[in-house]
Amino acid sequence: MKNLRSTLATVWRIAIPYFRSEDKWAGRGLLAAVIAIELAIVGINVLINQWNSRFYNALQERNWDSFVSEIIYFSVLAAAFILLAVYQLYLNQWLQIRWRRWMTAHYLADWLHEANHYRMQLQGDAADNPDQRMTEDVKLFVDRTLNIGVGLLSSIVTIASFVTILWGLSNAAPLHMFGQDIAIPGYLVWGALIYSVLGTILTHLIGWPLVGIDFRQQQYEADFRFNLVRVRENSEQIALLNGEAAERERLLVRFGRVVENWLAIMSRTKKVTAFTASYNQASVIFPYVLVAPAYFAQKIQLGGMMQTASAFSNVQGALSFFITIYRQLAEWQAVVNRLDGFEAGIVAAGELATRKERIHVVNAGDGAIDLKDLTLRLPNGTPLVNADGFSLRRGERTLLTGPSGSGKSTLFRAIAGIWPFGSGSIAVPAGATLMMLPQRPYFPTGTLQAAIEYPAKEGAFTPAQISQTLELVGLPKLASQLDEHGHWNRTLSLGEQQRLGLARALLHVPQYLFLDEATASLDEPSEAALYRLLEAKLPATTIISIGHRSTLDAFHDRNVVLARAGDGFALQDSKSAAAS
Ligand SMILES: Nc1ncnc2c1ncn2[C@@H]1O[C@H](COP(=O)(O)OP(=O)(O)OP(=O)(O)O)[C@@H](O)[C@H]1O
Repeated sequence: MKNLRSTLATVWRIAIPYFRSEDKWAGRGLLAAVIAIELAIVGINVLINQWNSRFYNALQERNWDSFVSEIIYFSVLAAAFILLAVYQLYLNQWLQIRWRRWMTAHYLADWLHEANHYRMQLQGDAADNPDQRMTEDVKLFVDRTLNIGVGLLSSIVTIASFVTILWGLSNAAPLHMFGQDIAIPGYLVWGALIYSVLGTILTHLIGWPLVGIDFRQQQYEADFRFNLVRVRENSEQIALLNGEAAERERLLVRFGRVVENWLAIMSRTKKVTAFTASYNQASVIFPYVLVAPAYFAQKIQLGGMMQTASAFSNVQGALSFFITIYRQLAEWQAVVNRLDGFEAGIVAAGELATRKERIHVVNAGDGAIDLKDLTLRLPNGTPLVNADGFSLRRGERTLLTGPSGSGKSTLFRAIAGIWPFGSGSIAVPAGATLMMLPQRPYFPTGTLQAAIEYPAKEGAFTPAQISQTLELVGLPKLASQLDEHGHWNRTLSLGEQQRLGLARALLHVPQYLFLDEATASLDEPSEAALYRLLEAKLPATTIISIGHRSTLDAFHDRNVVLARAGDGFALQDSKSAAAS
């Protein structure tokens, strides 16, 4: 119960922002229309219930005129019902897509806000698979919340309306047994209630293992899919290592779990279906059995009996609401928990960037990047790098070296403002443009032109500028493919990708260029040629490189090193490192 209450509180928290957003009037209007139509449908069901009585009495009395007018009356009700049912679904779907569009845009904005997506990864598994959260989960949340919410409301209104009718009918057709009336007020209502509650309890007892099994099925399916994607992503490595047999075996083991769990679902579903089918069939005759004594004792007419049966099935149907949505509820709860985790992950990522104990990147200074009292830590708090009173001076070309894992790339991340773990400050001149080029640059899929121009918008540079730059970096052949769409990270060699990365830097002309082994896949003469190109074309750019080759020395004015000091590494000029 507590669980249900906290789930409902979470649902409210996730759902309500849409109905307070800029799209609130459309959202509220559509929701009101969907609810109003649902209530109108309950109203029509009440009218049809009353019609039952008149229609079957007309049949019993062989009253032709009454029969014809009731047929016309029913046709009008049926037409209204059809119209309402069509528009209820239509408006419901319309609300779903608007709500989903808003939630997706909202999540995308938060997730992509100032490296939140990166910090969420740093925090581990708390909010894994953001792609699933923003696709499947948002879709299911909107769909299930609406359908369960509206269904619940409709059930309550149905129960309230038909219980009143059934109560009246119980008095009109008192229970008649052994030749006398037995005065149990509202016995039909109690009958429906006991019947439904019994059904719900039995369904729960038979069906509850399905909740866990269904949940496991989703996990096994996701695990299988994830491993297929891993194979796709690493297909070259697998092919080179002849790893196909091993992969097939691993994948079949995973799919085996899907099948095994599915068999458990089948066996359990069989039992649930056997019960619910029997229960539903019994529901057809049960109300007749209840009122038959009154009917055969001629206390009521056929119309009264039919109306009672219809009212009974309406009440029982509404009470059995939980039987029909049984499996949806468990899935809904899992979706709600996942979205809740995702939202919490975004909030935690934002807090990492704003908490007091963090690396402060400030706008200050007149040209140099100054590191003050800086300690970089790993996410678990272990100290990694210390740097105090260290300046990366404007116009100076600095080569940063150090052992593997000493924190060179992490220092770059901290200067870029995306590494929150640690303390101290990094002063970056206000308005300075920084560009980081890693060993494996990222190119979005799309045209080659857009891939080079990234993160600027497509068209920010003219094709002539780009072609010229491609020629300079040694990729003249690509100039004819600027309009071609492709997955450039997959089709170009690593060396070509690194040349393309430098082309990006040449086009953007950043004030500070950080090269993190950005030319490591090129042969030494090519690397030298590209560094000379940077010197010639970006004379005003401050370059800081991470690299292991000694040949890089020639292109830098200063060598700094991350040398072991105590638990971590300290940033120092290379000479003092040598001396220590
Ligand atoms: N997200 C992370 N979570 C935990 N530890 C991390 C994370 N990112 C980096 N580290 C750890 O921080 C240390 C420094 O990593 P970094 O990539 O900065 O090293 P590096 O000096 O650039 O190494 P290399 O020369 O091998 O590229 C490594 O021990 C690494 O395992």
